[in-house]
Amino acid sequence: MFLRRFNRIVSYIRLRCISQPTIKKSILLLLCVSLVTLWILVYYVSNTSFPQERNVELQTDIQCKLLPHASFASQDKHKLTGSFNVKAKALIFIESSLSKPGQQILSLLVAQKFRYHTEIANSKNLPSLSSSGHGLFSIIIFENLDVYINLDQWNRELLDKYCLEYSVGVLLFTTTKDETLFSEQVGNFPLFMHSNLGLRDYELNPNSDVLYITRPGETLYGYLPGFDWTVFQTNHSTYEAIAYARTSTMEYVNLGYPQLLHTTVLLDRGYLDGIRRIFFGNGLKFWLHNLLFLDSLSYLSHGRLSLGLERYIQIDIDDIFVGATGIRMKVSDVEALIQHQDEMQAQIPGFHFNLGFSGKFLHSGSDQEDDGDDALLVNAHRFWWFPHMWNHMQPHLYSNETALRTEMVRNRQFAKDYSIPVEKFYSVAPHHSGVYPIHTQLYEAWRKVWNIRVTSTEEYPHLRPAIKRRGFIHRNIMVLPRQTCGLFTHTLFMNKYPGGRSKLDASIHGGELFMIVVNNPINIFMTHLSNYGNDRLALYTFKSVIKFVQCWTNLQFISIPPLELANKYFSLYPEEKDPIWQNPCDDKRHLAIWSENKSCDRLPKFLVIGPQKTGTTALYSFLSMHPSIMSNFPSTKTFEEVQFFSGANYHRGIDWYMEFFPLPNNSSTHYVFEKSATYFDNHQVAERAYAMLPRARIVTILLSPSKRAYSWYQHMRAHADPTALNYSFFEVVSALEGAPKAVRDLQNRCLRPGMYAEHLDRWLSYYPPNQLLILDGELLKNDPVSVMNKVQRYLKIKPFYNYEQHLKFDSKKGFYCQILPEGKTKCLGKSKGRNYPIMDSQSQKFLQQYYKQHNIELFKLLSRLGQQLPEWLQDELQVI
Ligand SMILES: Nc1ncnc2c1ncn2[C@@H]1O[C@H](COP(=O)(O)OS(=O)(=O)O)[C@@H](OP(=O)(O)O)[C@H]1O
Repeated sequence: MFLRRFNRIVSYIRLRCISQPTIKKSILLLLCVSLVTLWILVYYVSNTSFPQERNVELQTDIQCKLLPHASFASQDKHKLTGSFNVKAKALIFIESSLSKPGQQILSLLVAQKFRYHTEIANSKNLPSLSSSGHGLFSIIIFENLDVYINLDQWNRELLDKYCLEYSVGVLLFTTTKDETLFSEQVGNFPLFMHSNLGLRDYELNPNSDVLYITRPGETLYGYLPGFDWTVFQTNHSTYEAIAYARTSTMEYVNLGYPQLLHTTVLLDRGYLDGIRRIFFGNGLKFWLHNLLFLDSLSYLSHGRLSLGLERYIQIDIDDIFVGATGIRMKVSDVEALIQHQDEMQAQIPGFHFNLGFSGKFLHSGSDQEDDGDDALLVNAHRFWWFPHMWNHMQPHLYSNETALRTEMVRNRQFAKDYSIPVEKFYSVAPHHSGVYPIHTQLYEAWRKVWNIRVTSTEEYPHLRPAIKRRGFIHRNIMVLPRQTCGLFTHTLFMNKYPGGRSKLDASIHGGELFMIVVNNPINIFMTHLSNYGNDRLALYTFKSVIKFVQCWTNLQFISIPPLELANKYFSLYPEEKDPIWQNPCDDKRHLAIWSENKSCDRLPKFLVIGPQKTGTTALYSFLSMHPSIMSNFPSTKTFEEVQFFSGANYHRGIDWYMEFFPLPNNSSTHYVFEKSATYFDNHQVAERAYAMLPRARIVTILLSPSKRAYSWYQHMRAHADPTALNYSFFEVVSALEGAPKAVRDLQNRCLRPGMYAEHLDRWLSYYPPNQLLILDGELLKNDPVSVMNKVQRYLKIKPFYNYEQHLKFDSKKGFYCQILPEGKTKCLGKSKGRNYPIMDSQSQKFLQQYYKQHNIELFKLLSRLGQQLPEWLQDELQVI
């Protein structure tokens, strides 16, 4: 295109210039040539992708007075004297599952990892508020103040009683219905509100005890978002303003109110009825309200819903030495980095930039950039370092551990050659590959070559939403969630920043990046080498966000080495240690960073979950006879059962689990299944199974719970369990709390699985009812053909297998068995269908009583699901 334009210009010059008298012609020609040269120069400069001139003026414009800390609230004022037994959990009344303000409240709770329960505001009854002397909620939140005010008397009294008894506060948001100005009294409170105002110049009350994270002292000048603000007016001493602003609404300005401060967030100290409340005259769309909301949570819950003020920060600079010529760091960039680090160290004890290197790319830039590489190496001792891969390749692309180790050893040798200090036990995999979904080889190689104990990723459980990221521990490596600061490998210049400087600044000034720091006690930020060359956007970003945090919050930044940081993380969130494996094929990004030789077809399509002693082995063997159905390969330890989701095996990971299933072949008709009878009543299995196999069908078998309990007892006797041998069945099932532990354990294994409704409810809280098949264990014994037909129809398995021709009652065994080609039968082993005396009548009566309520619940559940009631259940209900 450039050439075409150039030719056009030359012909233009020829046409215009050559036909004039000679002198004139020469002058004109000279002029034309100069013009063309200039034009070419301008064209060339503006159209090449050469790096731009650095914007040296990248200074943060955040200013504040930074008043001394002593005058600010301490969390002691949020703590309570006296002991109240209340859970750290919020109860929220939302307008609907789609309401935007409600979603904003919930996402802030999710981001803070606070537990909560939502109720739709128009539900007639309150949920249970307490249980056996325990308060179930430490704060009550209403998305809409009107709902609280208009609660019927009965519910309001119940709620007030709860709040008084457990010293629980109420947080209320106003909502506006139309756009006209209106004023009204708030319920029967000596309080008035004026709604639909525009406001400006926001201030905080420096004397408010509610402020904790939020730092008062500054006025936020300018107009506040929206014209739907509500302000509060009162003369009563129970009320105290937490925040106020001036109005910009003309009607009020004309009334002479512009100089008055109107209360936007108000505390009711409870002097009237003993209940503390905080009223918000707007939702959470204004950034400062996010902080005030968090402080209100902490204040009203007496510090139970509070993350504290410490914020740990680690800034990783990935891709050291990696990067195209023209976008790498030069010597001056390295100097700026060091200077910046020095400044940050003065504010953040222990702070070091954490540099991740791939040695292969040393000196692969321009001469100036190669000097920059050298400057980094000369100053290596000033930074923390961590290894990337030697050649920056994604670990999952290495199919074997040896190849990975070879790469890592090269990088380790590089570190040695250049005296790079690498003893922080931390590493990051390029492009997050291999960390999650797990590439076992990476974990092994990391451990062997580098003794890595900590890594971080943005991918677990998914990239988005970022507020849901969590950590886990696998193979003794602690995986921490990573945050991004909004800079990527391609964000090099401020004037090319997507959305412009205002976008980046908005993220810093109370927006996304600021809230990341507020929401996460531990922040690991990902940046890249290229963010420190060019316009040094990373230096600008961190300097600005740190300053902004200091101006508006009492948060304190701290830096500790990665291993200590990881230990800190899991001491804060011990419940995250256990990973939750998900199907990598359910997330495009996960699939892209999962090893090529893995396949989601190597996972079961249905699970037989038990419970134990209901005929699960018979079902397993009948299913395995079907030409289109295939079970897992046997385990050397637990035989036909893999028992992956229910025990320690889960920590071996998805690769380990997949090894139990055949590689997919051409016959896609194969229905691969897994049977582990321990799954049914284990409280973790439904969640884990659903996370990995959300589309799987779940098959369960139910049998009279009393018979099941007795069968288990006989099973334990047959296995010479001393407790089962020394105690009668009745002694075991009727054992009281003080009985020996072994008896109580056996009692538990006999009785708990039979609480069918409770366990099924848990499964149904994950899987939809149409994915659950409930089979009758008595029918499986007496008429297995009908049961197997039901299973085939339910799973839509083809070809339809005629079990009539393949199963036969074996009178010697007393059960149905498989017919072999030569006509003989193959029955299950001795341990299935044992001979033992019938249950004594005392135990029978005891268990009838014991399971009475559980069976009623099962009846209700099956009726709700539209399922046929098994005969044994009808019998047991009749006895009741
Ligand atoms: N066809 C056939 N053959 C043998 N046994 C059969 C069959 N169908 C159902 N049953 C009943 O299955 C009971 C054992 O249940 P499980 O296989 O689930 O037991 S286990 O949890 O795997 O140990 C077993 O319990 P016990 O009678 O107590 O041994 C049997 O009653």
